Amino acid sequence: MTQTVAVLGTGKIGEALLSGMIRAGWRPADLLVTTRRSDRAQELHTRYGVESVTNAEAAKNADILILAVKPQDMGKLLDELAPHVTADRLVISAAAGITTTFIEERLTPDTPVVRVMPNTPVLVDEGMSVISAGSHATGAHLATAEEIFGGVGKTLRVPESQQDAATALSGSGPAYFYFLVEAMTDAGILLGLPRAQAHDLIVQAAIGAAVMLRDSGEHPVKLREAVTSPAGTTISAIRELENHGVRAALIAALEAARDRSRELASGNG
Ligand SMILES: NC(=O)C1=CN([C@@H]2O[C@H](COP(=O)(O)OP(=O)(O)OC[C@H]3O[C@@H](n4cnc5c(N)ncnc54)[C@H](OP(=O)(O)O)[C@@H]3O)[C@@H](O)[C@H]2O)C=CC1
Ligand SMILES: O=C(O)[C@@H]1CCC=N1
Repeated sequence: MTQTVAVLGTGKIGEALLSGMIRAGWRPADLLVTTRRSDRAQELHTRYGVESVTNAEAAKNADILILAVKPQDMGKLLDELAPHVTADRLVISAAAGITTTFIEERLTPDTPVVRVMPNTPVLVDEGMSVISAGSHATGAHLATAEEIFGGVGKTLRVPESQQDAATALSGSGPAYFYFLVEAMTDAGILLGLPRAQAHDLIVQAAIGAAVMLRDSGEHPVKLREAVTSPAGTTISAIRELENHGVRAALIAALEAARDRSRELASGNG
């Protein structure tokens, strides 16, 4: 039997997931969305042909509820949902930091909850979604989450204790690469290249490097060594990266993201 899926809080990640589900073959008639603003509901209807409902209606009518509001809005959303969510629903949360316990405590006892940390490349079917079971979620519930998120990229099961780390690496991960591209494009400007050309050169270097990392099976150190000629250009750049502590900065940055995810666990931000 076809299941109905509702995306509650259809902002950036909710819409990315919605669009991916439609590309993966879900029928708009089997999807519901909730929004806070009517103009947003209209926009989503025009783009995807999906019906917008209230959070309470979504809880009553959908088999699977995907919660995609900000962590700070999660407590309020769960208060709205609680009277209507029965334990035969599957609740999937995509919110950073929010634990399955936080959600379970606010819903009908025994409601299955799965925590998922996707990332925005779900928009191009290259997402990574890290999945953990709450205390009432079975293998079948995890498989359902994998079916939904696997349609728009890869999935990985981890114990929930690793979700804050996974959020730092994978959920936030694309942003670090965009930041690097932005900074390296600025370097191209400094070196006298037109911005558009600098952008294209760096983006293609990023794509080439990413495909080699994924497909060659080689360790990144090996791949970097192959670029680094004796007394050449690359080693001059690497020395500067090491002198400026870029490796340590990245480690500290991801640790800060992990810590922020832990802070968000209270739902108060
Ligand atoms: N962006 C990302 O890369 C990722 C985000 N996430 C998680 O996804 C969640 C959403 O993040 P993101 O998409 O970036 O944020 P957005 O602000 O773009 O999306 C949240 C949406 O929820 C809506 N909303 C808030 N409260 C309610 C409510 N009670 N009922 C219905 N809709 C509501 C907001 O409406 P309004 O527009 O009116 O504010 C907004 O459109 C967060 O918990 C984040 O941790 C997870 C992985 C990656
Ligand atoms: O920045 C954030 O909090 C969200 C969660 C992971 C990516 N974006």
